[in-house]
Amino acid sequence: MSTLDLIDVTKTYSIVTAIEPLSLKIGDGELVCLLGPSGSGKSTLLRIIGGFETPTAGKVLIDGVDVAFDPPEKRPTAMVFQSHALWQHMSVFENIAFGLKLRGFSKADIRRKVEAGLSLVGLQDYANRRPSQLSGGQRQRVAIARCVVLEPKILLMDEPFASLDQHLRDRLREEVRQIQKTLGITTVFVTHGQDEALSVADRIVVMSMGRIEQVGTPGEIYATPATPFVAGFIGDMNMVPVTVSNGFVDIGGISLPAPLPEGPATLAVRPEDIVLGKADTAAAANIIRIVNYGSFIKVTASLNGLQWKVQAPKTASIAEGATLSLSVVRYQIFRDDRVVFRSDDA
Ligand SMILES: Nc1ncnc2c1ncn2[C@@H]1O[C@H](COP(=O)(O)OP(=O)(O)OP(=O)(O)O)[C@@H](O)[C@H]1O
Repeated sequence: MSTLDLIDVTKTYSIVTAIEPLSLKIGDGELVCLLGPSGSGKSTLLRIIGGFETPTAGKVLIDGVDVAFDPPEKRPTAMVFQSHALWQHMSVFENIAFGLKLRGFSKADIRRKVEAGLSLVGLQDYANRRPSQLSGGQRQRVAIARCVVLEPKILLMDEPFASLDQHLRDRLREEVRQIQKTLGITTVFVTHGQDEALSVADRIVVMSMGRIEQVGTPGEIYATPATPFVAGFIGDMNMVPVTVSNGFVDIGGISLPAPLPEGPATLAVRPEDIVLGKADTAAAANIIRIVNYGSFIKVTASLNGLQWKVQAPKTASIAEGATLSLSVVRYQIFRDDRVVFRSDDA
């Protein structure tokens, strides 16, 4: 069992509050992504978990033991950094063996563990190479092996693939996911890439300005964003200011049920939750632009002066300049920074 329990963790740097008081529980074997824009506090939180920063207040419990003020080497954690930080004068084998030597393992044990680590990341044939003789992806695999051979209770990864190209990044994150599941190792992974978080995480922690906005599975975060920030940050979203009147909001001739008190609100609609050309009764929209993404198309449609992003199947017969009916099949409404209505719940 390796659980992580953050309780009321706070971090301030003189006048900057990097982390507002926050609490978070991470279960045994979970892979959790900290996701948020630059400056949202993800790295600071990860560094607090790893012992590279101390919290201003709060507890960092690993299996129930508070390690908040222990140095990194005294914690059952290991961190993969953005830049691989390998020792250039050592071979791949020596790089991976280094931490094991410090921990006093016998030569035979070190050899066995390093070989297992190399095979886990598919680098059995690279043991004698220097880091300079490896590709960026291979170096990052060495960095991962160097961490996992230490058998930490918690594996920490700070944007581990940020310096790699998209293709390699996709491949490595699948590999990491497999390694993580094979070893069953509790993992906290920092990224500012929503695709990365959505594809790799068991749960995502969305952060903004040092606060947790929402915690949930990728499906939950995408389908039911709890705040306008999450709605706008994860995936594409049409966010439109509306006024609730007599239980409805009106968008250019389309009335959508909104059983809420009267007043201003924000309507949020995913591009794939808008259908063009479907209902005769729906309002007419002008098709301004179509961008082909191969398996689907993205359409910009204008309805009474408001522009809508619409995602449609590649087979849809839609042309720029056409006038089509526009209907909204799923939506939610935010007010005062929180969700107050979801059409799915109606
Ligand atoms: N050593 C420091 N001294 C002062 N302020 C700091 C320090 N480290 C971080 N901060 C501030 O704390 C806030 C959170 O920074 P942090 O690096 O955790 O964000 P982040 O979400 O990881 O961003 P990025 O994706 O750019 O790495 C920022 O406002 C940052 O400027």
